[in-house]
Parts: sequence; structure tokens; C-alpha cells
Amino acid sequence: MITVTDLRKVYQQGNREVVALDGVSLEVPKGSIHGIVGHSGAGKSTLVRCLTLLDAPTSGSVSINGAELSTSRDQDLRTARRRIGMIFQHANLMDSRTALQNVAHPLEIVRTPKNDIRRRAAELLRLVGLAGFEDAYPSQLSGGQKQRVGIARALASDPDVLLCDEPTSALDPKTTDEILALIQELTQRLDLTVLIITHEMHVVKRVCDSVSLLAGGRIIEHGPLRDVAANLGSELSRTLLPLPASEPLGAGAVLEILYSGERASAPMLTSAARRFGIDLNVLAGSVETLAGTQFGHLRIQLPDGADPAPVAAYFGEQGVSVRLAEKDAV
Ligand SMILES: Nc1ncnc2c1ncn2[C@@H]1O[C@H](COP(=O)(O)OP(=O)(O)OP(=O)(O)O)[C@@H](O)[C@H]1O
Repeated sequence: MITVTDLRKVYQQGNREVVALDGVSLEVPKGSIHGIVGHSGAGKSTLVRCLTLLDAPTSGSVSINGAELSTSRDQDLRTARRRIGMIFQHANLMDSRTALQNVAHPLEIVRTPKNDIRRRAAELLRLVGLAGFEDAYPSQLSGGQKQRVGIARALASDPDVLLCDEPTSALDPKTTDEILALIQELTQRLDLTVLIITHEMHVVKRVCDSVSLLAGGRIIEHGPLRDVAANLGSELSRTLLPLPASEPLGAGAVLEILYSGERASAPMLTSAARRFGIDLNVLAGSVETLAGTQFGHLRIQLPDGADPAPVAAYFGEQGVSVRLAEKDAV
């Protein structure tokens, strides 16, 4: 479990203060994967640096399985840091070393006995699906294979937490999915707590159990994937379940509806149309499964002059989220 409490980071730029993190609190349970998304400048890199204590937070605390990191000093801090494995966008392997030697590097630093290093590094390469590649040099490996070596290296210190900073941003879609599947498998197998910082919503959809949206150094939305997706109109819901742009067919009101689970759109639309004696036009729609729950997101238009209020109320009674679509979103 990783617990971040009221983390603040203020940089001094000349005589100006830049508040990069403004009271970030976060709790990620053991065995789960949490995504952190946000636009450029939101504070993602600062958060990574403060979590690993490469940069000292101005105030606030970070703890892993109850052990406080932010108050650790020197030797303690080095030991504490080993509880966090890091994966970056590029694996940054040492070109002159083989895959096995790259994985062995963190073990050499802490003076692990030689025989144990070889055995452990080979075991880690097997764990990430690279058995047989022990003697390959980085130049002989694909991008995905290099990232696997990077993951094996991150696991060498037997960490509790895996911090992944844009782990798939440099990979093609197929390799991205393979690496994400590996991260998911390792999370379960090794009971890791995983934090993924990413700008790719695909990553969040594919592997995250919960997600936070960082903006201006603050977490402005957070929660289990299913809950944030169900919050119609929120920024995370819009990015998780996007609708294509559409042209309105006249001057009638446009509603956006979001349903999940067992409910299917067709009977609901038909019954609303029958009940109010109107036609409902579907302008755009998408159906997606997130965290095991199926979501349907539709933009529908009522005929000219039809009052949207009772129709919206009817959808609400059916347990469907509904709102009047913003004009510029149509
Ligand atoms: N060393 C620093 N000194 C002064 N200001 C900084 C420093 N590092 C970051 N900042 C500022 O803190 C804010 C957050 O920056 P940060 O790099 O954490 O954002 P980010 O979400 O990682 O952005 P990107 O996705 O573009 O990397 C920005 O306003 C940035 O200018």
C-alpha cells in the first residue's frame, strides 16, 4: 500500500514561487494499479520525483506499507528507495552490458554475492518472458524486449511498489498491450502496488483499477475506474468514454446519456420514444467495457419543440445518467 498525504512542492524561480504540487493525497491499496493522468505542467514529473524522494517535498509525507519515507535519512533513505522499483519511458539500458548484466547492476550496487546475482538476474529475466536472452546486448533487442529488461531490473531489489513513468509511450500499440499485460501479471503474482503516470487513456482503460486526474498540482478527480467513468460530464468520464463529434439534425434538444451494466440502449430508447410519442435520433454512441463493466454512452436528439425535461427525468428513473449536451460538444 502506498499512502501520500498532503504532498506539497514549491519551487523557487528567482523571486517567484512555483507551486508544482498543492496538497496531493493518494492511497493505493496493495495488489492494485493506480493511474495518474494530467495535462502537461500538471505536476506529474514533480510527483514522481517527490515519491522517489529524488526531490524533497516542501511538506507532506509518503509511506509504503506504513513505513514513512519522507522522514528517512541517508542510509535509511537508500534502503527505503529500494522498496520502489522504477520503470521509465525508455529503459535506458547500458549498451555495453548484456541483458543479464543490466538486470544484475542494482544487485551489484548493494554487494549481493556473485553467484546469487547471476541466479537472481536469470530468474528475473525468465519472469519477464526473456529466458534465453541473457547474453543479448540492448542493440540486439526490440523496444518491447528492452522495456522487459527494464522491468526485470526494477524488480531486482524486490520492491513493494512499482512506479511507472510513461512506461509505454515509446512503444507501438501491440507491444504496449504486451507490456501492460506483463505489468498486470506481475502486480498479481508479486502482490505489488503499482502507480502508472501516463498521458495515454488507453493505458488507464487497459490495466488501472483506479485513477486520479492531476491539474495545477492538485488531484481534481479520483476514484475506482468504474465510478469515475460513470460520472457523466466529468473530465475523466469524457476521456474514458469519448463520443465522436456529430452534427445536430435540427433545433431539437440534445441529451447525453450514460448507462452501465445490464441496461441496453435499444429498449430504453424505444420505451422513451413510445412513452412521449416522439422520435429519438442517435447522433453518436459508443459501448465499452471498463474494469469489467460495460458502459454505453449516447448522444441523442429530440424533435424540434419537444421538452427535454420529462424525457431526461424518465431516463433518470431508469437508473441512467443524463444531461443536456453542451452546444459546442455536439
Ligand atoms: N525545477 C523546477 N523549478 C521551477 N519550476 C519547476 C521545476 N520543475 C517543475 N516546475 C514547474 O512545476 C509545474 C509542474 O511541472 P511538471 O514537470 O511536474 O509537470 P508535468 O505534468 O510532468 O508536465 P509534462 O507532462 O509536460 O512533463 C510546472 O509549472 C513547471 O514549470
